Amino acid sequence: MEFMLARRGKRRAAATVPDSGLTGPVDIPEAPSPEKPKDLKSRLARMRTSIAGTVRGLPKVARLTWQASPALTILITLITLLSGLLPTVTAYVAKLLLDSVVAAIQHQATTTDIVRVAVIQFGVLALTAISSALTTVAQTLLQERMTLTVRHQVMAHASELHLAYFEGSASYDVLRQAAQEAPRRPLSMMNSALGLVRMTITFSSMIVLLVVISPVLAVVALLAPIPAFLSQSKYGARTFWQTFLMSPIKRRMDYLSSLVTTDNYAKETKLFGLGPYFVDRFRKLGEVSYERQRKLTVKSNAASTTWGLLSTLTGSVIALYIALEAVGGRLTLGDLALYTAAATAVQTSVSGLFTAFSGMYENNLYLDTLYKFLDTKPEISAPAEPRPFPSTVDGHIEFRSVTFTYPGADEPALDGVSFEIRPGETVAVVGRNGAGKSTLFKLLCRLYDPTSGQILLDGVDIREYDPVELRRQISAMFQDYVTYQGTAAENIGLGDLDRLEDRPHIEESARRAGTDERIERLPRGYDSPLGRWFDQGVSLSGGEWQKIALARAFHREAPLLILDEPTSALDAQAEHDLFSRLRELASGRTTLYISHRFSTVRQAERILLLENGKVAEYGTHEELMAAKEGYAELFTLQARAYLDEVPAGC
Ligand SMILES: Nc1ncnc2c1ncn2[C@@H]1O[C@H](COP(=O)(O)OP(=O)(O)OP(=O)(O)O)[C@@H](O)[C@H]1O
Repeated sequence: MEFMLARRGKRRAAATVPDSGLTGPVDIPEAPSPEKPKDLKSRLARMRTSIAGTVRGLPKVARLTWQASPALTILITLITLLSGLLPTVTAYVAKLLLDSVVAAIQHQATTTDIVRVAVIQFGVLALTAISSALTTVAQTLLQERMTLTVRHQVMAHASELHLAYFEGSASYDVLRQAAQEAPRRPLSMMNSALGLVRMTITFSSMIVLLVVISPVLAVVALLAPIPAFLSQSKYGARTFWQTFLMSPIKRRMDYLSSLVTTDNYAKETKLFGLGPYFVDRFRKLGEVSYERQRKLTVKSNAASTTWGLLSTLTGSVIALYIALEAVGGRLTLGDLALYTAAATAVQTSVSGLFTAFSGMYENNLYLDTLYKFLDTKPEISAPAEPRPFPSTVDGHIEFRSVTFTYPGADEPALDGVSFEIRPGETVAVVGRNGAGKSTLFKLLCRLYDPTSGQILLDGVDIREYDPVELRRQISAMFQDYVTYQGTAAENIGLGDLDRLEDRPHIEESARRAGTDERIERLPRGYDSPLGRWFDQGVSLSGGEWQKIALARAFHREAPLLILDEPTSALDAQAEHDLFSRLRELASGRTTLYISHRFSTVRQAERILLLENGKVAEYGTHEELMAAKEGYAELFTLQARAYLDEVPAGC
């Protein structure tokens, strides 16, 4: 892995393709070779390191396979052991058959002897066929179970992880890889490992057989495949790095492809005439990657075939030697057949051993990502003894010198923020883009913890509560709300799992959000599927979706109501209606909302103005207007823009 990281660093330095791939040269760095060990000693040393790393990965994979299905794991292990021996037994029985035929011709054996060997041969062949069928069945079933197990583990773990993990690009990459690549890797690793065991058994038993015939032959058979093995190992590693280096390019190609084939992007790509440009970029990247792949494939195959021919030549010379020995009567015809079969088997198993090992090595790299992901501890979790919530939560919120810097960011998004919201009060949060408004909400929901300072709910630091319980006390709608591909009722019901199918409450929530009439007009009312995933799914407008998301927030009757730009997509009438209802909706709850429209902001009991992550002003509309500072300026700016349009006399 260290080796890999070193390479990664190099790749970053060498990469000439800009991260997005949308512009810039289309070039792929060469597969690295300067660190390639030149001599046999260092080659072996590197092999030892990779073998050790790979072998260390095995117990975890075995555990995963066992978790997926103990019965199938036992079955596949037994079959592997058996099928490792079968080629040797088959070759030996073929020798016996040939020897008994020759003996019968020379009148030293009877037809019965031949029939006996033929029956044994049938048994061995039948066993081979059965074990191969059983392997297929066990592998297919195990693959299914394994995929389910790993996907389940990844999903369960992802649902526990803190938001920062999803918002950081490096960690998100790990998550994507764990979710997409990992499910098929453990079985692949297990198969490679079992393949390794099978090949080793075949290989060793064949060597034992050969030693019995002639120890010299055994040594030669052992040495003959080495040139091919070395050449394969050289190109195998190079192929891995090539694939590794090309993966970012492949990702960029996928991205370019999605830009032209995904509905969400279609409007804009058409409007800006970007389609042909993206297609052309895709083609260029594709050509470079194909060319690189072609060179490597041709080179590696040419080399391994050349070295392979050397092994074949050695094999043939020895076969000739055995044939002459057989003619001289020093070896039997069966020995000749056995040697030929054994030499081929040894050769196949040596290259099989390599393939299995390089498969394990590669799979292990992917699995490392899976384990890394599964080993990540959620940064925000319940304390050992979480403080229970009282039966009624008042909703008294206090920020005490809260400073927060996003992981990896240079500047704090919130800087020494202090303010207090009385129970049941409605507060509007305003400020320019990037002032820290949404961040404030994320901290209140404990999606992040402050870098310093404290957030208190009813006088208690929110870190003392179980975060899951804390979030139960909050109804929230974020700017980037989710549009669930489900029915209208499900879209709303998901706001409170305890009331997922409570139709009267869902309808009431829809009414509160002002979307009840629209839903009733849908072809199947609340049971109408929304979104494009469904054949008959209804495509809603942006504002209509926003009202559904609002209804989902209202569905949860929590003491805190948090709305991040709840009316950004609503028409003027809908916005007015919502805010006229907000008093009713907010009654008995502490409510915070972010808005850029000052007509709605002034309706709040108090207004919090954030500037560059700091509280600039906090007070009632009247107080802030009287102060004639930031808020008053922004308000007047917006009001003037409207008033200028108002005809005189109105
Ligand atoms: N996940 C994140 N990682 C790093 N920085 C972030 C992240 N989210 C926001 N920021 C940064 O934190 C600052 C505050 O962002 P925030 O989303 O809170 O602003 P906002 O006031 O809600 O803006 P807007 O009005 O545009 O929604 C911004 O400078 C932004 O770039």
